[in-house]
Amino acid sequence: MSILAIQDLHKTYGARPAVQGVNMKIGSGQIYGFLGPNGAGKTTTIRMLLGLIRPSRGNIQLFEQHLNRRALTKVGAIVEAPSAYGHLTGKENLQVVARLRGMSERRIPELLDYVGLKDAQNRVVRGYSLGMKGRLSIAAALMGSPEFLVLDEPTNGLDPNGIREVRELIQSLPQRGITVMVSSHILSEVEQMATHVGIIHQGMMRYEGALKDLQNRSKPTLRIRVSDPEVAFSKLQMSYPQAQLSEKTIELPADPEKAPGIIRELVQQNFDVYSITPHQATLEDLFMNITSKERAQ
Ligand SMILES: Nc1ncnc2c1ncn2[C@@H]1O[C@H](COP(=O)(O)OP(=O)(O)OP(=O)(O)O)[C@@H](O)[C@H]1O
Repeated sequence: MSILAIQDLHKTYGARPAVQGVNMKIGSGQIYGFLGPNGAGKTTTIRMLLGLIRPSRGNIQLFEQHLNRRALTKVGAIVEAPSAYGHLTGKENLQVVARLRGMSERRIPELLDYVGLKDAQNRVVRGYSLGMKGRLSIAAALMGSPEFLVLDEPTNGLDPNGIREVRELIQSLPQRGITVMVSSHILSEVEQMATHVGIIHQGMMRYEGALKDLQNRSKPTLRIRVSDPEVAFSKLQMSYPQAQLSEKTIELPADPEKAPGIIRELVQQNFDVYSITPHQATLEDLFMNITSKERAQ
């Protein structure tokens, strides 16, 4: 089932385009990492799909229906930085949320248990760690039993422990039948939990698909350091036209198993081989490639 489908979404603030023709598809059971550098248009897109701001143009379907109030009752979200009343306990904070939203308090004990705050429920939130506060805000977002949870930068400002706690919690959500969309400007945070990713850059979607497919795009290379690299490079280019030379290091698109043959060939031609190292572009490299233009500006 399609949880979210967006076509040709635009948002312009004055003359300034913030989102320019975004398409997006999120299927049931996915953890969808919505990635892009600061200012790329993530929050604007999220606010539109939650009905908080009106698109300038485009189409949003939630649960296979045009965006409407009823469909939105099945969506939970954390959009602004998670906030809670520091002088109230964790449990009291959830009670406030339930009352404000006109919801039953019945699920509070179960939710506190689920996010691992059962033992801390009667402690004031001021004394919570950042990870505990993050988990509490997820419990608040889960109060209405959503089928789709949208989290805008949920790990922003958390320490590594807090990030891990929130990540583990997010990873467990699909087992409860909850599809998740989680935005971040830090790829490595999403990489460990997402099944699918969408990369937005200057208001446009630059990549969307399974995380695995993106990972498969990164090809293995061999990095070679030899005496006389310019000459060795021109020789290797005959067999490897895509070879590159930078800072005296030759880089060839080749599997690690090719290394012994290449070493043999170079030695036979009287080059000294200082090192040959297999390298696989990381997802970070790909992400950087996609978003580097923006940072250069
Ligand atoms: N209310 C607004 N009025 C004018 N411009 C805005 C408004 N909200 C966002 N923008 C601009 O729209 C662009 C996209 O911002 P947005 O907040 O959606 O990006 P983002 O990817 O969520 O980044 P961040 O991680 O920094 O929040 C930015 O250039 C931003 O300055």
